[in-house]
Amino acid sequence: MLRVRVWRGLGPLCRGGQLSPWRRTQSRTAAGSGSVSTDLSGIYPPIATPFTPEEDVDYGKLEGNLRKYAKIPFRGLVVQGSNGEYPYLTEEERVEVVKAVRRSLPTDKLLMAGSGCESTRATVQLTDKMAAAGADVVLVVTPCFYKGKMDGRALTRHFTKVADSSPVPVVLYSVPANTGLELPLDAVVQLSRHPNIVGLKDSGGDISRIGLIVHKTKAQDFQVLAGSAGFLMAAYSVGAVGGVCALANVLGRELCELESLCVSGRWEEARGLQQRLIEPNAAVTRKLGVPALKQAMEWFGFHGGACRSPLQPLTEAETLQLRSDFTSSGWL
Ligand SMILES: O=C(O)C(=O)C[C@H](O)C(=O)O
Repeated sequence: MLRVRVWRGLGPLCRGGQLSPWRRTQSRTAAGSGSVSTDLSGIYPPIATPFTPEEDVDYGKLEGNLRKYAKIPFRGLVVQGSNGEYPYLTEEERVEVVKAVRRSLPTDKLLMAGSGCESTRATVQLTDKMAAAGADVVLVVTPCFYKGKMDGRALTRHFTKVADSSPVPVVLYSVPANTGLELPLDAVVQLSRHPNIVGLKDSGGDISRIGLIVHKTKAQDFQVLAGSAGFLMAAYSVGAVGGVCALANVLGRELCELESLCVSGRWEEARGLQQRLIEPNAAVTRKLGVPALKQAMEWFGFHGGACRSPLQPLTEAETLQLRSDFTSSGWL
């Protein structure tokens, strides 16, 4: 049965009066179980934010990275994901960076902008601004400062309110390593029924949870993205449609190759490539974090540079560790 849901929220227009993409694009989910209004399938780098030595956003360097990413077959870009250092940017900077990316990004590439804030009210407001700045979709992280109170009820209300008013489709973002909480499975399933919530980026890496979410939401217009490269192949095997992976800032082509191997069912080749990506991925994410991602970007010809304080550059020992995690899998 072809299911086409049309959201009756704030109206069909976005990005300078064009039809919003969730009404324009119709395609099948990876699991083949139904149609989707916004096709999220593919690989996205959550782009890093380059800074000048004075810690201002370096738009020239950002532009340089975008020119290089344009040559890689990404589905789109995530702007203001965890690796964009969004908690350290002002609201004005967050919107300006999205505008800058939109100016360079071809319209067939999806711009997913992080609009999550701590309060529902601020998230609703920033979501509107992100849509006006050219975001096709917003990525909304779980609020976490009062994490003891962020149960399924609070989070379901938060995301519902944001999705009710958002002019563009919403993707849920669960990243327990950074927030200290996971969006509960029951809440994800309930939220998947909202007509303006089109997917989840799950960075937790629990494959049985990802598989269960795909299974329990398959009747909905809802897609799951792996939130890190270390479990990309496993996530594809249980029905995820793509990945938002920090490592794509460095090894973007290779991650797109892994995507293509998984989608075409070449699992043996996929396994070999996936295995070589696990160690460098761990190094630029949970082991050494954003400073390591930015250092690795420099080695691979992109602009990484320093993080905004209080994030510190890697120590010498950490830099050696990072290098070894790339060389041992043959990437350097
Ligand atoms: O920066 C983000 O946003 C990510 O999703 C990165 C993710 O946490 C990863 O581990 O790749």
